[in-house]
Amino acid sequence: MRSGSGGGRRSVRAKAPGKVNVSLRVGPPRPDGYHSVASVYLAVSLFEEVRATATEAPGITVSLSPESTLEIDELEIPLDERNLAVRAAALMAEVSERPTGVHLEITKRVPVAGGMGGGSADAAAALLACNALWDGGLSRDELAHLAAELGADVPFALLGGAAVGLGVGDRLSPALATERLDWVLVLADFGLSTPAVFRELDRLRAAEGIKAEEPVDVEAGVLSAVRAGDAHALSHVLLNDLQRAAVSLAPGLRDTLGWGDSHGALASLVSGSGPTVALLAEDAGSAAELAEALAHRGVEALAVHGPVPGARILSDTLL
Ligand SMILES: C[C@@](CO)(OP(=O)(O)O)[C@H](O)COP(=O)(O)OP(=O)(O)OC[C@H]1O[C@@H](n2ccc(N)nc2=O)[C@H](O)[C@@H]1O
Ligand SMILES: Nc1ncnc2c1ncn2[C@@H]1O[C@H](COP(=O)(O)OP(=O)(O)O)[C@@H](O)[C@H]1O
Repeated sequence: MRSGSGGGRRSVRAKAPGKVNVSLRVGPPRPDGYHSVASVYLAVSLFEEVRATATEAPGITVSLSPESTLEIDELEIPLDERNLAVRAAALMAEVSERPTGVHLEITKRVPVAGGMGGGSADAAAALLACNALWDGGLSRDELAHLAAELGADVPFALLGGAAVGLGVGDRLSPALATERLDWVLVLADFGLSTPAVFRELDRLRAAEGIKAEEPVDVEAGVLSAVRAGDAHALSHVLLNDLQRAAVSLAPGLRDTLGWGDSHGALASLVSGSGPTVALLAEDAGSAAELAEALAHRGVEALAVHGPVPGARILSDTLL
């Protein structure tokens, strides 16, 4: 796959998708600070890209590409060892026992802190790109193990498609879904912190005296609707336990969820820990109309579809 004029620095580009949790059940807090979940993940057509270029100087550096479609306040994204792509490259360097010397350039398209796993997609793309750059030779299974060390959502960004996630969301079973579902994503101009949203759910449940049960499986009907690409059936079973916690922290989301109904969406739900809201559309045409109607109201909305594949190498060249 490698191409280009010889003698230069090797540069590998990879992409990975953002996701929507079409069903997300959350259990009680665990002693390790995490919550067990039962989720149906759907990878959607909004992709992050990571270009990993070998550098002479050792170490891992990172920057954001000007091609990013998001308006990003760089302060939102740590450009140091806390960056998820940098953590992925560091982990890959450690296990493949290769000297580092890599620059990562991230093209961001998935809303930051939006509940769509953008940072997780960066980590998955960086794992794949560095595995190629350093001839790590790790299999998809081995990469999935490393992915789980980086975050609960990273294994799914690697796998893509549609899948059931148990444990903290990292124990994945592919749903073998291929039929298309159309969505409109309503982007927020603020982010929500994932741990803060889980904490808010715990707080609301405690205040109401609700004792959450350990989720053992996903909701009935969700998988069959996703496999069939049946938007109508899916609209009746969409579920997200984190939604009310996200709405409690950001009450304006209630209006956003309402726009879906008033503009012809089949159903609306907060994606993961939010604040992105996913509106389910009947088909591609309805999604385009819905996105346009929202854009007329000055709302930032994107038509996307899923399932789409997980992390992939795009190019491997000598610069
Ligand atoms: C809520 C979900 C739904 O897919 O997605 P996002 O909304 O973040 O995209 C995920 O569970 C987020 O996964 P991810 O963002 O990778 O989480 P991590 O980095 O592993 O964890 C960040 C923090 O979130 C909380 N956390 C995360 C996952 C989980 N199953 N239980 C938790 O309680 C913990 O407080 C943890 O310290
Ligand atoms: N490569 C990255 N892209 C985005 N955020 C990152 C990245 N690395 C670390 N972060 C941090 O992780 C937080 C959550 O990131 P993100 O994956 O965008 O959202 P979510 O967890 O809601 O899906 C951000 O607020 C940011 O501080």
